[in-house]
Amino acid sequence: MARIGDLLAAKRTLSFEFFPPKTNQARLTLGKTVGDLEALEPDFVSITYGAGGSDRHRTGDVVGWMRDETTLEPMAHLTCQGHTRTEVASLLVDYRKRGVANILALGGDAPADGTAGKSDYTYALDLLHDVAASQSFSIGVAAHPEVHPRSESRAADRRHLADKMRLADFAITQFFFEVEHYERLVDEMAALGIDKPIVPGIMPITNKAQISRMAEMSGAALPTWLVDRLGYVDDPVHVRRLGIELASKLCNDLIAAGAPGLHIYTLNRSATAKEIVANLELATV
Ligand SMILES: NC(=O)C1=CN([C@@H]2O[C@H](COP(=O)(O)OP(=O)(O)OC[C@H]3O[C@@H](n4cnc5c(N)ncnc54)[C@H](O)[C@@H]3O)[C@@H](O)[C@H]2O)C=CC1
Ligand SMILES: Nc1nc(=O)c2c([nH]1)NC[C@@H]1CN(c3ccc(C(=O)N[C@@H](CCC(=O)O)C(=O)O)cc3)CN21
Repeated sequence: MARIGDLLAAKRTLSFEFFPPKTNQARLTLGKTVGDLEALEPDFVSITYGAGGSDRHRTGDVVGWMRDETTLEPMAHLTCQGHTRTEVASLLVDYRKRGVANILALGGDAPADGTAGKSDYTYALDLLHDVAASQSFSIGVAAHPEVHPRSESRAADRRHLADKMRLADFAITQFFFEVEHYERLVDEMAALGIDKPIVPGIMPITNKAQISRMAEMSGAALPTWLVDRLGYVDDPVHVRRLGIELASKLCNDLIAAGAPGLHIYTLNRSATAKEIVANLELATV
């Protein structure tokens, strides 16, 4: 059982993110993906919770399965939207019993069907207080290089992140496409006295429609040069090849910029993540 805060203190980490599968077919795909990616010996993996506003209750099952049946160190995402403090307390007890050492404490997307449910929490910080009080987990929070879409200003976004990072051990970022966004975020947090690890999250482009949808949801801009380059490719094979080239370059730029780790969003597929890792110019250890 490893705490991610300790791992980050010891080395540059490599990690992958998955979402809980909804169907039997998707479960088989995730099983194969996890088997493939285990061979790369990532330092940890994370499992989303209610991503995009759906399927909130499968995270624990996937995390428990990983704990019991694989060599991977799982981190469970937990969002505060629609949760009571009692529910969170019992979830945390379950995670502790199952040997889960890491939690990503998030605000969360509104449920897709509009049914929010009773919520004792408004912001990730409120949830973070309860997770920290349990004294059982290494805790991560979300950071938004291009500012969270709900933030009233850039300065307020950074202040809220600083408040979270004073309690948490590390942050993982929303995806972005230019290293300068990451460097600026790290500088702005340093100016607020925060020097805990901020691990960049990398979303490889594999599908044009999907990346536009996700960028809109997350506040990440698709830069003009990227839109232009995507404009020249239509064949899905070529889109994927370009996506791997760009994500590999971004990862190498991030390593050069001193990133404490790389967290790759896999969307439950292994081939793209494997190719990117093979393209890294520096060992991640
Ligand atoms: N479901 C999942 O597994 C994952 C979800 N995400 C998404 O990323 C985002 C994560 O949000 P977080 O940064 O954790 O949420 P947060 O609650 O920290 O912040 C959400 C927004 O509220 C603002 N805010 C925070 N505290 C405030 C306060 N006291 N007063 C006024 N405004 C305040 C922030 O600046 C930000 O704009 C969500 O959209 C989430 O769904 C990201 C990674 C994984
Ligand atoms: N606002 C926001 N919410 C998130 O949940 C989130 C972010 N941003 N940014 C970083 C990652 C990306 N995440 C994602 C992104 C997409 C899917 C997704 O599309 N899931 C679908 C299946 C898609 C597919 O099969 O291609 C699902 O069924 O859950 C899941 C998690 C989770 N994270």
